[in-house]
Amino acid sequence: MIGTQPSKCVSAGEPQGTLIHDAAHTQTVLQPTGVRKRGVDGQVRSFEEIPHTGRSGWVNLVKFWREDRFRQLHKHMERTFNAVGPIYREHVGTHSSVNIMLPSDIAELFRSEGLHPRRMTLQPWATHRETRQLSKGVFLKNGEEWRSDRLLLNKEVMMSAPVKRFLPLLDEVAMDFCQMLRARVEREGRGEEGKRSLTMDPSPDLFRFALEASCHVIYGERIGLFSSSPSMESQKFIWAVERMLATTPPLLYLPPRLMLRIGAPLWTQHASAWDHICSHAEARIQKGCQRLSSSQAQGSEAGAAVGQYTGVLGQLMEKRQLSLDLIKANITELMAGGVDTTAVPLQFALFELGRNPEVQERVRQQVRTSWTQAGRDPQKALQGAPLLKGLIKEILRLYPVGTTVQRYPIKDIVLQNYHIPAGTMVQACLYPLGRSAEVFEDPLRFDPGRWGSSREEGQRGEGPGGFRSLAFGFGARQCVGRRIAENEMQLLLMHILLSFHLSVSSSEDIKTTCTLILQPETPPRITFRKL
Ligand code: HEM
Repeated sequence: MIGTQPSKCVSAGEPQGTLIHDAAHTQTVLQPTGVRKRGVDGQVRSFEEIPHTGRSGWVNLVKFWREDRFRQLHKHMERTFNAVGPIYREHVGTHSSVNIMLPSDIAELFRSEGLHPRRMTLQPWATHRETRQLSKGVFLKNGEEWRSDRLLLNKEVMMSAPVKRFLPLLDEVAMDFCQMLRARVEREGRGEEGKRSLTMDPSPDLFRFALEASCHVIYGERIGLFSSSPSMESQKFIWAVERMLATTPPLLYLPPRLMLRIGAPLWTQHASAWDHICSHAEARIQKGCQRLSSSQAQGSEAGAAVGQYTGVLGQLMEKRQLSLDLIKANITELMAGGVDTTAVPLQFALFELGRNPEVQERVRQQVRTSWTQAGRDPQKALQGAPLLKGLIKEILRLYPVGTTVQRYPIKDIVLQNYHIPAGTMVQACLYPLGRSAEVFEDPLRFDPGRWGSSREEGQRGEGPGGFRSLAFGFGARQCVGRRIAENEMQLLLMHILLSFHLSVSSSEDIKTTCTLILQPETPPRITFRKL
């Protein structure tokens, strides 16, 4: 009989598998990864027996700091799963979690999710009034009160009726972006007129695109970021979101006392970034409210403006179901969450299309046919081009913007035959999940078509194809900007594929880094050739 006492501490550099002490042969054997560990007599094992990466959170924190693991968290997780199997515990500073990566375990976790508290990055003692308001309005809320507010918000951003109304706004921005890019390629590119090509880093333009698109949907207003002199305020907003994201991960691991001592500069940068985001949103919201009341006054006089889409802010203001403070808090959060999250996957998408010309051509053929048949109706065009949807899923499988989805189960559960007490923080680790050969066939192949098959469809289902595409999270707390993001990215890629051939000079993998969101270490350069 094999004694099944796993070694307690593992390090990610160890060979593949879990070290198991073989009692009968008094030797240590390597158990292959992914094998379910059974307790003695098939009993559920205790929480303490879950493999872990070191008992002392402080020693781990120092290691993380020294080895810059915060930035390589996704790779660290992948290495650790490869070394120890599909579940492990990690304790870093004040942060403890159980990490999992298999769809069956993730399904079990979501089955027992409650209305869990969100981890706060923003403290109520932040400097500005607006920032404190946001904190109270969104971050500190939980339970039924949060849920009923969220359901009202869902009605404006997640349901098919509002999506139908804001889709043309996103389409307009995507088309303008391509027009601007065509003019730039014509002006700065090489080659004969009409067929010019330009090699460039598109990331600054993609960030501007994401902000322009968000503003159009949220405030119902264009802010002119594709003009020759875009506003400096908007650029500062983009930098503030970047700074807020980059300063978040280390702060999540420090206790408040230590944060005030060694993390003070970080905290100051973090809070001032939030202050900037909040005051930017506050100014926009005020402007939006003024515009709305003047257009309502004109509309009621002239009988116009009735039925005109006024953006998410306008809809929330008109319905008056949320208080003004809550509207402000939610709008600010939508603004903060809506830029990098779409601009970054778009960079990865252009790169993958550039280094996979056959995939690019396949998607383009489908998009062309659909665009023509849809008579340029953007919604019909997207419906007729399922490969675009697959393309987004495929990008987020390989490069998940948020590398984990976190939950605190409300009742005790069993994962990989280990007991997990209610209230434990459990993280579904999306980067190792998306690249696992146990979960995806040929996982490193970029293949948007894989999502059309029945096996990969039905991510909600609990059958063999379920819980594989989780980049937007799951359930009541899933990403509220999901429909905006999916449509915004699909529309931009559709128009780019209709206008340009894409290529890259090297097909080597992009090096990635984690600053709360997963992004390229260096933004890839793309060659755009006019079609
Ligand atoms: C590819 C793009 C995006 C990805 C992958 C993404 C991913 C996520 C994930 C994983 C969560 C947590 C979900 C959970 O715990 O189940 C989340 C929450 C959130 N996202 Fe996104 N997101 C994206 C785009 C956006 C956009 C465009 C916006 C705003 C317009 C946005 C706003 C938010 C907000 C406000 C939350 C918090 C929701 C809540 O707790 O009620 N996201 N997002």
